Amino acid sequence: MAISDAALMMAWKEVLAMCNLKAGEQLTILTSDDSNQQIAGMARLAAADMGAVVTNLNLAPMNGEKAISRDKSGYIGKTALEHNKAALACLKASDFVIDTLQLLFSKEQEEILKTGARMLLAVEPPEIMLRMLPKPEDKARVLAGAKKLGVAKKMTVTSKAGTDFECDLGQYPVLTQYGLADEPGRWDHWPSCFVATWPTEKTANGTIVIEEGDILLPMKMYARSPVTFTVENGYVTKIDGGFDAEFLRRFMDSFDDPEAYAMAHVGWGLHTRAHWTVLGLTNPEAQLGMDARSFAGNFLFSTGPNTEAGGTRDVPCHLDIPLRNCSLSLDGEAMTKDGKVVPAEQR
Ligand SMILES: O=c1ccc(O)c[nH]1
Repeated sequence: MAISDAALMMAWKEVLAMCNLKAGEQLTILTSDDSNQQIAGMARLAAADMGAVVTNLNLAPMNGEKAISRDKSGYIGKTALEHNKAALACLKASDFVIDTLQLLFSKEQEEILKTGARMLLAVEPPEIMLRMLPKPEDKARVLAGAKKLGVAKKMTVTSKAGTDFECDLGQYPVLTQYGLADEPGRWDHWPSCFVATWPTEKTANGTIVIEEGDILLPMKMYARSPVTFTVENGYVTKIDGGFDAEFLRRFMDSFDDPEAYAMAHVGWGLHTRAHWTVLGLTNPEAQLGMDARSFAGNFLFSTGPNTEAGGTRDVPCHLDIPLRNCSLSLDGEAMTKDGKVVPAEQR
């Protein structure tokens, strides 16, 4: 269902206030030709109404001829900023960047954040953004999970379907996503609510079984048959199964880059207003799939880049695969059990 301009403008004011936007701050709205103009337009009105000094920066789309998926996550990390010093300078001079283009996993994003700029990605449809408007309790849930993840030495994930995966932790920082860029240098994505980190290099090992109904991103498909990932020393070495397995293999192979098979962020979903079913109820091409990445209790694993964690792996192939019915533990303490979040008081 559509969202009115007024509702979206008010939501932007609420979110920017939670991001501590102050009058006089320099706020840049980054767009490309395929940005959602309602999101960008209502952000501009909201920020201006809050007294921010607003700049609209529009960059030409790119990678259209390189990507085989139209999804923004289908080919990541290479942006028009690579050769655009003026635009990069504008973003680095900003206190706050609203990104409707998707700089995620680009080295330029890390450069901009290092200046202390806050950056909020906003590429989901407005109705999904409003249903998952960030709330303080989302942030509290994510930070509680991050506190555990930040000191854990080992993550283990199992499932009745046969997942038996583990990795050491500690080399990379914790990724917290609760939909607000509320601290200097912080990036976030409205909407999202999950916690993750990257396995210490070469320590991810085991088997990950994708069951029928688990979600394959950026394909935006529900798996229709089991797929088994074999992970050895931090890399996916085998992908076995039927059609879905072949589809994943062929997509990854099309990038012709062995780094595409590296394990990337691993963690679990914490959003109580995200739904596993949304991908089947809405136009897959019109969303990034943040319900899938964020629904409470998922085990979200990914492959490919680690630039967001300060690494140098910038391969444009990035899978995000949220699984249901998994049990994720940190140093033996259960965070999820059979796809349900274990409440802190029951740990
Ligand atoms: O918000 C996002 C989206 C994709 C991803 O891989 C991480 N966070």
